[in-house]
Amino acid sequence: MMEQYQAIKDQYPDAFLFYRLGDFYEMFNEDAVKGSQLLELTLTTRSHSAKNPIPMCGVPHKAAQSYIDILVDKGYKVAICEQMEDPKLAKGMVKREVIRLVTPGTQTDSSASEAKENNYLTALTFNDNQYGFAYTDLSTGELKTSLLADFDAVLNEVTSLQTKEIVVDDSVPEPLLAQANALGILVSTQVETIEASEVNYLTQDLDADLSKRVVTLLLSYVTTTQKRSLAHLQRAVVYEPAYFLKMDRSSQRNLELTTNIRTGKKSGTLLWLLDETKTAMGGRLLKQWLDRPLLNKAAILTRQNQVSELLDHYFERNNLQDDLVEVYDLERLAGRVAFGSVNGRDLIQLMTSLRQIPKIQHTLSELDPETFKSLLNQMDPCLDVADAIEEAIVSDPPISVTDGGLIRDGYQPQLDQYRDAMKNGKQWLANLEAQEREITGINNLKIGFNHVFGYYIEVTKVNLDKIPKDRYERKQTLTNAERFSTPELKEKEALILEAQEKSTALEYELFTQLRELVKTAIQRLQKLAQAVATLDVIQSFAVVSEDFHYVRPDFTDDHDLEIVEGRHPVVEKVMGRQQYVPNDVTMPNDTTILLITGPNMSGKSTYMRQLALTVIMAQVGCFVPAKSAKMPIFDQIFTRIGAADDLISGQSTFMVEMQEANNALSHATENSLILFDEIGRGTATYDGMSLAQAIIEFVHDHIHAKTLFSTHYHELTALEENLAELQNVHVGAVEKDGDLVFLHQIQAGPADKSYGIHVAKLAGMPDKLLNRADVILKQLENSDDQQKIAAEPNQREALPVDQVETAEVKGEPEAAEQGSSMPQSDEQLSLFNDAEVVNPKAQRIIEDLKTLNLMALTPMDVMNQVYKWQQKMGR
Ligand SMILES: Nc1ncnc2c1ncn2[C@@H]1O[C@H](COP(=O)(O)OP(=O)(O)OP(=O)(O)O)[C@@H](O)[C@H]1O
Repeated sequence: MMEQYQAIKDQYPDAFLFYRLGDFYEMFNEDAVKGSQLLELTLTTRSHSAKNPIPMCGVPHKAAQSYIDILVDKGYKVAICEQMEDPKLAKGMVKREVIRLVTPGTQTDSSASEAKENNYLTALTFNDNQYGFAYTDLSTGELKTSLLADFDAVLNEVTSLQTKEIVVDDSVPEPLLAQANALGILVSTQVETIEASEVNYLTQDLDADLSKRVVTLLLSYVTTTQKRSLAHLQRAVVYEPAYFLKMDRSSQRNLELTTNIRTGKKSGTLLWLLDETKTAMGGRLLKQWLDRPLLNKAAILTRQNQVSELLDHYFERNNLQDDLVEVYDLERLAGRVAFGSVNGRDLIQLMTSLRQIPKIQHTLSELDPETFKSLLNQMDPCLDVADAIEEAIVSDPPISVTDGGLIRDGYQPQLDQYRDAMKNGKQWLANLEAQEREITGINNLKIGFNHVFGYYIEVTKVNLDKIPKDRYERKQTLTNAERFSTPELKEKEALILEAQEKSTALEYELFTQLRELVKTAIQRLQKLAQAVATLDVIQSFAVVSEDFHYVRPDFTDDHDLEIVEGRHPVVEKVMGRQQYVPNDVTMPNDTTILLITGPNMSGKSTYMRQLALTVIMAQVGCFVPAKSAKMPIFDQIFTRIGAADDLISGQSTFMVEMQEANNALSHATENSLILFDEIGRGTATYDGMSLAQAIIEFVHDHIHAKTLFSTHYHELTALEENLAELQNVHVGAVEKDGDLVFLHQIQAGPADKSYGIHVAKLAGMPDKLLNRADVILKQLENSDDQQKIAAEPNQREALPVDQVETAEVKGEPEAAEQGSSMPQSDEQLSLFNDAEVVNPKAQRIIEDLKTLNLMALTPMDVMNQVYKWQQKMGR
């Protein structure tokens, strides 16, 4: 047996092998050692007496699913190896085979809590200059593919799909695999590609070779691991990320669209706010929409019209909601039909769901016919399928499909005959029992049945002397009773058991015929599911828009943006409408940048996020939290908000900040939205301020993307004088009796003070410390000789973008001089030379610097020296 085990295990070296032995799945060797730890099972051994006993542990086959789920959720694969023949009939070793490899990306038996989430398996190939990318959800049959230009685009797709597993061939560059691993994604390699008619069918709409290659790779992996029908997979559809509003990985994360940064959960996200869907399909579609807001105005308007219609028709909306609640997960039910894992209860759910469709159609037809025309056209209620199920299956079928009791009486004559035979047989047995009691005079004589001995007559020991010994044959002895049969009973038993066996076998056959019939309707069911899911999301938007008083936004064809009394939808929901202070965002055509100043905690970040979420809500077709709103359709959103360290990539906070800013500066267009929250604060003040100013100027002069830039560098507010498209705004706060009161209100012009010490006070810092900080602040303010780095137009002559980049990369001094208004090296020196400004500590550092013998130092020595200086300066 261990030889057989090893031969199978060798084929699945990277998976836990669940090896079926009777009623258990056993694991051996390293699998057992590791599996027992991960699953908290007792580790035992096989052949204890041998020199090297084999480690072993096991799980009951009936409870296996939960153990498999634990391992797969932890990112492992599980190969399920079954006995392929009846051990009683097998000659020699029982034949065993792996019937399925369960992996994180192919897991389809999800729990109810995951019903509103897709589980995507992705695949990737590379052909020198672009990536072929594909993904599928095996439980719903969705199959999509795209060609992606670069590494970042792949990472964006992978993160937005939240895939747990990516299938690659050997063309994919190593660094990408390492990144995927670092993100906790399982990388599976598939070498062999399958030639099959199913694969040809699913890839027939694809033109590009690379698309065909990647979808074939994905399907090959699915076929080799799943070993079951893939009839429900939909023909591969090409999608273009460029058709959707683009947000990079960090923006999606920072804006908490679907995942809460702190908890990793849905609660507190935009998805959580907008999700009033009634079906699992709707829930999944809503998440997909939030990941991919639209760019096409007509498509957005179609959704808006539908939301508006449902918003205006309360009763019809209520009816639709009642009907949608009764619609089960059609997509996943179709998947189970294809896999052959569907049972009677699933079919009844399918039938019940289909019965709702005519009602939904009726309600929709009472609304504006044009608005819902396309959805109505997609809604085929599949009445033939519903009728077939209703005719065949009892209304409350058992879970098992092999034990009978699921087909209706009257559905099939032969089955009725068997059932009659069973029923008559039972009556006959009841008569026999009465007759034998009478003959023997034993009142508690009874007729019973068990699987081993069949039907028997049971007589208690005290009555044994009364039995007719010539007719009664002993079958079994119990402590208090004996069990007998009679020739007559034996004959009838054969007939009854035969009828029973034949009836369950026939029921199963009828069930599989029905399943095959439903299978032919899978594509119709999937199309219907799409329409139902869309309707569900639309009604969800209508509900939320009504509950929170949202307004329908208008889209401008130029760059005019005006939001009146806008709110942050999630913060407003959490704190209540009364508490939230609404704010306008006014950025007409000639305003590119809003420079936002104001104390800490006043609401700068909230204001910026508020605009981004409003844009996203508008472009998914929902109404928005404002009194009125008009805005252009944005092509991309870039954010640099908060200090989210990218520990995985091993970068420092400041490095990540610069990379994200650079990403925005290199990809944004005049149709993009940029949110920069306190750029530059992660480094020394002058460096940070210089960078911040240079970035603002760059956006202003070269990119023209609508930009919100918050800062604590008050010096930057002077930029308004020279940058025509920049406006200062600030978040108001007032001092009252020495305390700071936040107004959370955006007002025109720059903030007058920073109030950092007040905020420290609010945080509960000791009075002594605060007083000292106040003294230092006063000293600094008095000696205020700070540089005002106003951006003189002559200093920041516009440079073509490519030249600016070259200058940055090469660090050429002449180019830098032309392209930036940052303080030049001479200016910096003059700072140090001016003895009145330099404090004594700084003076000592300058002396150190002058005397330092660089040639005698290692880079590490230099680091240490710089560190010491920083300490001296009190950093
Ligand atoms: N418009 C508003 N109405 C009511 N409360 C608000 C509003 N805006 C922000 N707040 C509250 O103020 C808190 C602080 O807001 P936010 O984080 O946006 O401040 P900030 O100015 O960006 O602070 P920092 O400069 O320290 O990053 C929020 O958590 C929220 O509770």
